[in-house]
Amino acid sequence: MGTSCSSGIRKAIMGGGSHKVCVCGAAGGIGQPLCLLMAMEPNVKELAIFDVNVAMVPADGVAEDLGHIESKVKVTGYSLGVDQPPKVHLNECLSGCSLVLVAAGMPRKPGMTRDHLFKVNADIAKGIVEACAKFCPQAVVALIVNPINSIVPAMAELYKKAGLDPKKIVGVTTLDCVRANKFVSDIVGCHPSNVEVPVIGGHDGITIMPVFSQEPMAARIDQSALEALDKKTQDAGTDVVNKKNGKGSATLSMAYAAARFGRAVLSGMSGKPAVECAYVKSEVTDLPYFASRVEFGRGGVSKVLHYGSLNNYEKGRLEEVKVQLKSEIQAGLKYAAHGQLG
Ligand SMILES: NC(=O)C1=CN([C@@H]2O[C@H](COP(=O)(O)OP(=O)(O)OC[C@H]3O[C@@H](n4cnc5c(N)ncnc54)[C@H](O)[C@@H]3O)[C@@H](O)[C@H]2O)C=CC1
Ligand SMILES: O=C([O-])CC(=O)C(=O)O
Repeated sequence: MGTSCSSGIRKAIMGGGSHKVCVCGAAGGIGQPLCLLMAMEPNVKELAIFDVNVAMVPADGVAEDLGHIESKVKVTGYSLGVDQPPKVHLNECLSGCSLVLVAAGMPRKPGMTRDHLFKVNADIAKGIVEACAKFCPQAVVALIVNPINSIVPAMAELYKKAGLDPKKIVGVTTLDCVRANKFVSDIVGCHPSNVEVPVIGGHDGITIMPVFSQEPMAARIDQSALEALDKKTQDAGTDVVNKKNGKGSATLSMAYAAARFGRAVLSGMSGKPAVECAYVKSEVTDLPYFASRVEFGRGGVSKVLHYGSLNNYEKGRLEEVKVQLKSEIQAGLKYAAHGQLG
């Protein structure tokens, strides 16, 4: 009997690493495909997945399902009590985690801005961040939950107040980069993996700022078409919300993006520094939080890189970004000023 031609590929992509990762909101639209992708990551050894026990699907069921794929990753599900006592404590779920991916929170419906989600999602994020502070303070806590522009400053400042490193709190903006790459590749006709557009600023409307001038493939596109692509990248999330017609926002592309982000963090932690754009505490501009290229190393964020040179159109856009981002950051700082981690 010969060896199946796919067995080598299967071994290469199905776990076997050394890191424990947690996905919060694991039963949700992003959570489920993200759990699948993380269960296939070479640097992952163990995947702890949790959701509240009123989720559409129990997290234990998602874990049981994932436990049948041909992966070395051990998957454990935790359904946490909202209306009943928790079956298992967050302690067991989070202890030993290198990376916590937070996809827990409400998605938008047509007509809503990301800001409309702030109060409800900040409270959800606070509960999770509080548990991370207690049980895995060394982990990178990657916040996917919207609105990132306000929730990341809120949670990072709460971490700082608790004596922890605010740079452990990272806003995931990778989907903006994924979209910009895809849109450029569609026009130019190359594979998207040959395009790497940095997207800086934040993750909402005009604060999403692709820097096309830094990507050689985009130089093949004329300036007016690039300005239209800038707008298309800003509006891409809303386009998905509208097309899903009240049934949620981007889930599959977001799971892909979060897995790409997670891979970079785990690569850095495994000794191979990797760069991704992310929204973090920053000194790159006069704003205290900003998305730019970030290097991930053994302890998480190792360098927050400057956004580099901009053309005249981009210089104008940056000024516009800063005005909106400033007020969204202030909303987050105000939330943190009135609270603390329990
Ligand atoms: N950063 C980005 O680029 C993007 C962010 N998002 C955001 O991601 C979030 C999740 O979106 P979806 O997965 O589509 O929503 P969803 O509603 O399908 O899933 C959210 C999950 O979170 C769970 N949850 C709620 N409270 C929880 C808690 N305290 N602990 C654990 N789990 C909890 C829910 O039970 C649900 O299963 C939304 O806030 C959305 O706006 C979505 C797309 C892109
Ligand atoms: O638009 C939304 O609400 C979800 C999101 O952040 C995105 O798809 O970029």
